[in-house]
Amino acid sequence: MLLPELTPVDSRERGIEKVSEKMRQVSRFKKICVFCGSSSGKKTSYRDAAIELAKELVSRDIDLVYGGGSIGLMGLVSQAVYHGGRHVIGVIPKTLMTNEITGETVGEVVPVADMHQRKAEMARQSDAFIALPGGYGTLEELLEVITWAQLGIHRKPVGLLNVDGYYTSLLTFIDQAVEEGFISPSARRIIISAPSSQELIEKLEEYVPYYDRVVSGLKWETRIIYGHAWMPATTRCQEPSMPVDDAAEDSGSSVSS
Ligand SMILES: C/C(=C\CNc1ncnc2c1ncn2[C@@H]1O[C@H](COP(=O)(O)O)[C@@H](O)[C@H]1O)CO
Repeated sequence: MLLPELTPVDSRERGIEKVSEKMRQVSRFKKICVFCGSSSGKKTSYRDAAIELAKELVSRDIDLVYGGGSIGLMGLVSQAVYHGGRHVIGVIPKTLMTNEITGETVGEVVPVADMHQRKAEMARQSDAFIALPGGYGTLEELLEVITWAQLGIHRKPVGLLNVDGYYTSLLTFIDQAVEEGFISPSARRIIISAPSSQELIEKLEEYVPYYDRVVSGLKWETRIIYGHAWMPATTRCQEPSMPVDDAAEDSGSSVSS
């Protein structure tokens, strides 16, 4: 479903006008990456949660990194952050950069070559990750950053916004995987979840990075091999490889990596 872009008037009606100084809160995060559905889901609570998360980011002066486009929850959260006055960075594979597929993108667009580079670039740009409800794409992005945290590739917090219990069955499954010995209890702690965006971001602010003595220190190589030559992973960056761990410095973040 294509969603119309929100005008500033729409934004005011939805209560996402610029946040007054009084409401502002200081955050340790400068940019948060939001993974979410390219659809809006059936319940209005999913759309409400996307707007609520956007308001929470704006009130804490946090910029948004996301998958680009204006469809589904992706469109809602990006337009609400943008019209709330914060910077929005949409990372889009060139093949998806048409209005027919992703709709109009607000803010800055970072084109990348493919889906793999998109994930690496979104991770590199961000200080933390939050997943709203979504489908395969959202789950894949979420599980990838969890796996990278487990491997010590990054130490950024990963949050699951469990709107209306949408992710309860996934969390139950993960707990079962712990019981069955496939996920360690300490790696289980990588996933932070909460039913509201305010509670979730408060938990993310307090997150102590997962640390596994065995694998910690592994670096994420963002370059990929084309033929015999090493090429930078993103089409935007010309500099040599940039591990995800270095993203905190790159984004000016205070998050240790
Ligand atoms: C194929 C469809 C829509 C394509 N449009 C998309 N444009 C941009 N990004 C997309 C698109 N579809 C998926 N994504 C990425 O995956 C995540 C959402 O996927 P989900 O399966 O809807 O959860 C999102 O974060 C994007 O990075 C028609 O569906």
